[in-house]
Amino acid sequence: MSDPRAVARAVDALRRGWPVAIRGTDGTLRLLAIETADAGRLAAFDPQGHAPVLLSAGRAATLKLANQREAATPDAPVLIARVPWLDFDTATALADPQLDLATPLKGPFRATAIEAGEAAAAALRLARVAGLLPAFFARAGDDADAITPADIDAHEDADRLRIVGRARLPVAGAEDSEIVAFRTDEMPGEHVALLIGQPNGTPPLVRLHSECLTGDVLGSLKCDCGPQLHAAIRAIEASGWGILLYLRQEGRGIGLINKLRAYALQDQGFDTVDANTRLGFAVDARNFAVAGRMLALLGQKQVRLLTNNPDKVAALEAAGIGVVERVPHQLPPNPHNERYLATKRDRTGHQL
Ligand SMILES: Nc1nc2c(ncn2[C@@H]2O[C@H](COP(=O)(O)OP(=O)(O)OP(=O)(O)O)[C@@H](O)[C@H]2O)c(=O)[nH]1
Ligand SMILES: [Zn+2]
Repeated sequence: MSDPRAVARAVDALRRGWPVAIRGTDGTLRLLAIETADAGRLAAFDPQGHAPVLLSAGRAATLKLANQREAATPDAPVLIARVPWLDFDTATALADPQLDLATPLKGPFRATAIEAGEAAAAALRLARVAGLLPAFFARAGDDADAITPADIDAHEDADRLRIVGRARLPVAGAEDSEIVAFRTDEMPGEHVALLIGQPNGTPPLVRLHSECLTGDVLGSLKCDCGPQLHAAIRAIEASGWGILLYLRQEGRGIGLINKLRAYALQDQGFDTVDANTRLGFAVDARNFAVAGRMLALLGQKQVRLLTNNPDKVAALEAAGIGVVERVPHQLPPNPHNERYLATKRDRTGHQL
């Protein structure tokens, strides 16, 4: 039996700098997140100083760590052998790309075989769920409170979403609207749908909007999210009826803090894709099955989708929602987001 509540507890522990344990079928790892640890916590966790460092392949490749094998994906696990000069501060420099230019690394470091591969991969996933850097001290050893990869699957399972509240919500540009909120028992935030206009027998015009605090609320010019959000509401209203899904998948699923870390890397000259990889994340960590579940709960099996992103079309189809038409959703660039839009076009397959 999987237990998604145990994952909520593990996320909380990691955020507070407490160790967690993950049990896969090939072994159990006890883990201390580097971001929330300090030298004292590390000494308590690993008195002998033997615990290797678990990183993602994207991060290890960025650091050009010796004998780093080509991994299939940037978010695959890589274990770095513990050597005497790999102390807490050095581990922090391995974990955090913001220090890349400031700290010359004191290697050599060596990647080593991972025995508990399932637990290692699950740990990196858990770091993303917790909004932390994907980097840990990792020790073998069992623990009665270990969570399992299946617990994380259950925690992330879109089918657990349900409707928990709804009300009329006139908004600027679409006065005949209703807001519907969705959550699971464990998730800290809630996803929201704005139902605009009244069903008229045709598939609704739908927009999947991923949370962007900087763009949606603060009016950031680095991306196109704010204008896309408001233009989507206007387009849906003009089409007669439709649904805006506001998905709490900030930073394409890596969370606000990690997105700001990516922004700091962009200030150093890296584009959106390379910034995510240097941090050790997949280029896009969103789970669009969430959108499929929300549409199903709203009784919609077929949609017209407002997007330039073919992955959104494919993901909705995979979730059992028919996309009868893709409607482009392109807005004029500004001098600050030209590169962001060019990266979407040239590197992430957007049809701009
Ligand atoms: N990691 C990361 N996320 C970003 C960055 N810039 C914007 N985002 C996030 O990207 C998401 C916005 O993407 P969307 O507009 O939903 O979708 P899209 O994949 O660009 O596709 P469209 O439907 O064509 O707009 C939001 O969650 C933003 O927070 C960035 O530089 N790095
Ligand atoms: Zn944005």
